[in-house]
Amino acid sequence: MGTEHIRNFSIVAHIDHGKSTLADRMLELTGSITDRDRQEQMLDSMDLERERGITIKASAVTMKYELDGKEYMLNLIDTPGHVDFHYEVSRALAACEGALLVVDASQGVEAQTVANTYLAVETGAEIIGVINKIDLPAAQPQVVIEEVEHAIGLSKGECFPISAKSGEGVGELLRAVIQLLPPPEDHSDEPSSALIFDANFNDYRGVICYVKVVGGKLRTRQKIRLMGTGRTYVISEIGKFAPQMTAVDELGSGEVGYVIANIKELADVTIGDTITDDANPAEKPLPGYQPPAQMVFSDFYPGNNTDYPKLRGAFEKLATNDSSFTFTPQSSPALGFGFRCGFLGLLHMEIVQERLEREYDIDVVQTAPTVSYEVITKDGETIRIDSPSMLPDPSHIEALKEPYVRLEIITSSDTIGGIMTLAEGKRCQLIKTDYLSKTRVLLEYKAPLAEIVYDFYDLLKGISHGYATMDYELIGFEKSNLAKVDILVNKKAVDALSVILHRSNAEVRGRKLLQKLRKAIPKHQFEIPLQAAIGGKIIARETIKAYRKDVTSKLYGGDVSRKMKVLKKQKEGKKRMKSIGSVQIPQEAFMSILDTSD
Ligand SMILES: Nc1nc2c(ncn2[C@@H]2O[C@H](COP(=O)(O)OP(=O)(O)OP(=O)(O)O)[C@@H](O)[C@H]2O)c(=O)[nH]1
Repeated sequence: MGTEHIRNFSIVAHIDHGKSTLADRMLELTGSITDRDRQEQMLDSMDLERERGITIKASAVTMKYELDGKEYMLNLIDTPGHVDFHYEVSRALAACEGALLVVDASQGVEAQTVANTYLAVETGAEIIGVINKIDLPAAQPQVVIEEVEHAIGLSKGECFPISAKSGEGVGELLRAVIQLLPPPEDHSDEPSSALIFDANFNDYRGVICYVKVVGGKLRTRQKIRLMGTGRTYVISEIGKFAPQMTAVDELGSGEVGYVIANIKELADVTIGDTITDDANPAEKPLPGYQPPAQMVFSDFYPGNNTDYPKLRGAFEKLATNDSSFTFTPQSSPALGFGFRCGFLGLLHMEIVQERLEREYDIDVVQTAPTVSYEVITKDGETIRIDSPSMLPDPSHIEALKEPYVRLEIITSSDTIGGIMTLAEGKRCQLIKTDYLSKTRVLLEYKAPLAEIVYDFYDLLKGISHGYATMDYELIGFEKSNLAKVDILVNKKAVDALSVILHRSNAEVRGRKLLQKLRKAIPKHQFEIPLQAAIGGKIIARETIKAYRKDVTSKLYGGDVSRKMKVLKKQKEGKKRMKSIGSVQIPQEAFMSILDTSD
């Protein structure tokens, strides 16, 4: 059978514009789910995802739909909407010939909508515009269609107004998917080749690879080879998500499904790799795509040193389920043995932190996240560092480079002033201003990643009353006037607190950091000087006055058991602390750098 009856497509959108609701409605309309109440949104399968209302992992489902007496196979590949998970969007798009670009009719085009469109255009996917939530009183489908025309270049005939909630227009949209999106190319007479576009780990089944078959076919009991590693396996089960895992005998050219082949660890599979037949291999692997880049790094130390093996075990487990999370052993004179962890962004970091606390109950101290830097040494060597403590001695440094991004912000025109002030304060250079409509503007900046990765998004949301959206893409490393700022607590440099700052604001930021530390470190029985220094020169100082906090003094003697309870509570509160010399530093202090507000 050829491939004309197949359509592989993704739904891409800004967060909350209704991807999952639309996917759900499509599953319902095609009869793929009958028991509507079983799960609110079939595609968001992880608890954490549902709680946070975001989609973390791309999933794929196969639906059947009949049009003009012909049955079609529609493979829908879900994608996440948050900036941190950009690479997962390109990974999903690599398996598609088309994409539905969902835009909320009451919100309009957002920064991620534009960014996702670029990704779709790059992979050669055809795009259909979907104007969702037309049932809302605030919906302005006509205005939004014009924005889509202007920002994305789609014509009116390529935009479909729908309500994913009520189902209005979704039938027409399914027909458009068949009529407007191309089928996959037919390579059924070639040797087997399949693109692995995602993989996850299941305790009972081992590694499950999500694949799109391009050449020939894949069948059960076939001996396959992963072209990247050269390792061979035998397929034990092959199937489709319909939406439950449903085993089939084979997957043909153009089809999307899963492969289970006794692969023990997620680390054995590279997303983007090609599966081929071991006896009759494809000549060359299918084009892959950029592997995910870790954008922020942070050190995790066990609160109690004996917990080190437990922490390592937890990270190993976490990494089997999340190939974009990395960890390497690290040691700090101040904090002992721990791990340097790499994340796609801050949200990704928070998700890992939360899992660590929820699933493993390990008491950890975490250092403030930082971006990577490049050091050009006096010998002309370039070294990549992802922790201020890894910086070589200043006498060996010729220059420092920091990562820059292309930053796009979409906002309403009345908030431009505030946003420009914010961006200037963060060393961003305005590249262009583009009016999408009378009231909505796209601002493009060249920005240092370090300035926007922490609290920029929150500040932007604050200034724009929640309306502005942003997205960014790494463009490379550039020379910058940076300095390592050491933080001394009680005259002792604490490596885990040191930061790399731009010299133009090192003094101001250094002082703010000390002020935050002064509040975060509890008073001791002695006075504690706090100092910020660049290469031995003190640039700011603060003092924590001596005081002994007697938490039981308020209890007026009397009830001993109550007194004991309070003391116990205080002891527990102390758990997430590290002793540096004779000073107890709580977890919040290490994160003080994150908060650059006043
Ligand atoms: N009124 C109305 N609400 C909708 C419609 N479609 C989605 N919603 C609501 O919009 C919110 C976000 O929808 P989701 O489907 O979770 O959005 P999403 O794009 O999948 O979001 P992420 O998975 O977090 O990226 C939910 O509260 C939905 O109930 C619609 O057509 N009309």
